[in-house]
Amino acid sequence: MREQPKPNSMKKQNLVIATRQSALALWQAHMIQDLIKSLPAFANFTPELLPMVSTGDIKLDTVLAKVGGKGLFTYELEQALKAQQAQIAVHSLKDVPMIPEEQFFYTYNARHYHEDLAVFPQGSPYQRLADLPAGSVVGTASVRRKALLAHFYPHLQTKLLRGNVNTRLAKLNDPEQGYDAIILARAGLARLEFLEQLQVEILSPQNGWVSAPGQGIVAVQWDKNQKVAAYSEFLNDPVNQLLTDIERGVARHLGGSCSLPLGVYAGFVNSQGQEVATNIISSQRNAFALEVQKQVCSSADLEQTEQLLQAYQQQLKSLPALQEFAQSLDLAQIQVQVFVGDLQAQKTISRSYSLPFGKHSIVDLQTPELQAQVDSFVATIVQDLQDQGFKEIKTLLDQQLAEQ
Ligand SMILES: NCc1[nH]cc(CCC(=O)O)c1CC(=O)O
Repeated sequence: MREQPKPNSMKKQNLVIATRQSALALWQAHMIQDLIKSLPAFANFTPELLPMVSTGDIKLDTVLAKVGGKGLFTYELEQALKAQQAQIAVHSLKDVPMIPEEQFFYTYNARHYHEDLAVFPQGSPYQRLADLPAGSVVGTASVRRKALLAHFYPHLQTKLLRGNVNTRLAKLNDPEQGYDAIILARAGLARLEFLEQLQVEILSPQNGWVSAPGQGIVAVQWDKNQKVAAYSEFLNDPVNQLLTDIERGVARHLGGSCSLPLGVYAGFVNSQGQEVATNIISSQRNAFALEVQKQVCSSADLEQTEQLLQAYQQQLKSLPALQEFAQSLDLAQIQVQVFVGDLQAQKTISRSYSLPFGKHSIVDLQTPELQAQVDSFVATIVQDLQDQGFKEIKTLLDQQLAEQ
């Protein structure tokens, strides 16, 4: 028998990770770097960071909808991939355009928090948006958050607030800036460990405040033209891939970018109608995947990616422990919340949809059958939103944006 080369006897290749330079972006890139270091399939790679500046970090004076939304935070990182200066790029999925260029695709990571938060300045007597006095000023740059504020809190005004998370918090606590509250993503504040020190109100999809498609998920962007793309599946979380396909699918069909005030959130609900925490399902599923990856990689030639991947996927599907775990889960349906509104709350669509989901499907989420089911579910949602007046909202919104 041919002697298998040992991982540590091979020459290691650099795996360059393109990232933005904000504290949040760097935290996320380090998370992916640590993950890669811990995965047996990447034993031949040395991950290192390439911090970069994006257009979105420079143009800080306009609403996101007006600066374009087409890859504002991703363009420069994609250029580095194309030039092969980097092998992967790490993004907040929320910032990733709905229609990627043909040569790119994404893998997804755990989603701990999907919600938005209202954050109040230090020492503020208020802890809920509803309690703020009429005319109070709330900072945001997102048209989705503006439309939600107009819909649920018509007594409040909004004022443009741009910059990365750290900058926005500094502006909130500077009385000269005049903000009574700002809206931020829970995920970003949790990652930067700011949550403990802040006075916040959680705004959740279950209460109608629907988060952005993909919010809270860290995505890795891969370039089909680079060899390392063959390893992408080892880094993927199929649970979040499934839910994300629904959220981003709806947004894509509605022509969504950040210029549309659209919220879409998909999650699992059990037979009692309660939400099942996705991060618990995916972390457990990923723990099984890691065990399989260890076994497969210790007995194989790491350069034989194709075979490695096949063995990995097959063993994972037939793993008794994963089957058992899947059967213990009560995932009765996938529930999707959608919000579309305009900036003056003249017209709003707020709907909930559900897709029946089998107990065992968690074992293999990548079947063509499930994919087809998801596609037709997305088509049904989009059709319903159009029947409910989506087109009129879009026209209204375009007028409002033009007047601004
Ligand atoms: N556009 C900025 C951005 N992109 C992703 C996040 C938060 C992290 C996430 O959603 O994963 C933020 C900050 C915010 O909206 O408060």
